[in-house]
Amino acid sequence: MSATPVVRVDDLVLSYGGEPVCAPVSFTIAAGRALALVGANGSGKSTVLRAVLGLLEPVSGSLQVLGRDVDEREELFRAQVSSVLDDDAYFPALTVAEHLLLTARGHGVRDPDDLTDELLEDFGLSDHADVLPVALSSGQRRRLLLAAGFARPRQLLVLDEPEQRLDQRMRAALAERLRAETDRGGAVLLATHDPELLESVAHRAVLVADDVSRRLSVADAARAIRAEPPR
Ligand SMILES: Nc1ncnc2c1ncn2[C@@H]1O[C@H](COP(=O)(O)OP(=O)(O)OP(=O)(O)O)[C@@H](O)[C@H]1O
Repeated sequence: MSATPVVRVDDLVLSYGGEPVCAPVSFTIAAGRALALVGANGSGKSTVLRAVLGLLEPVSGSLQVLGRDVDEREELFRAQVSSVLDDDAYFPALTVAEHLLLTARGHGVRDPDDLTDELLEDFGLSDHADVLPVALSSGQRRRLLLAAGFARPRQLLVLDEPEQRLDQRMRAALAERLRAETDRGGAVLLATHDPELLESVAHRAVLVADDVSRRLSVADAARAIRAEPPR
């Protein structure tokens, strides 16, 4: 296993043009490990994920993915990093199965048809394989986007609140998939408000906050989530 962390973030400061979004953030993620970002609504978790994905230029601090500066346009970066953000990004004129096939083929997966069948099954979408996204429920659309995140090669998987809109059964299936991901040596960075997902998947956590962003054990991070005011 390589000694270079999959993600290294040191004193990262991020802003949308004004004040910093949160206190400086530092963490590393090794291969085979999952790190969760926790914190209240608006604390800056998605912003940190956007920076790791090269979608937001840091104000200061350093950020490397697989030992290199982040450039999301690079083919190598796109071959190593898969992400599912908090948006509803899909092609309205492609069916569920076509989305997965397009993603797998576009990224050079060797058996795109087999992988598509497996993902349709695992994400409970087999009965909707030939359906357009507009005819899916919001939870089913979320499953499709998550399935697409698993349809491409990756060493790092970045997920923004993947639990959103999923029922309990699908959350449990997702947790199992993420554990398999780290078991096979993949790294996972996720933002979450789900203490059970956190406890079953993450090895470490970082609390993102405006005063001090700090590393937490998974148990303390789960406690911090459970202490959040109800949404
Ligand atoms: N595109 C943007 N332009 C300006 N400000 C933004 C933008 N996106 C987010 N923000 C602000 O940055 C702060 C952090 O937002 P972010 O989405 O990172 O929070 P979060 O921790 O992911 O929240 P949540 O738990 O609600 O998803 C918020 O105050 C938000 O209003």
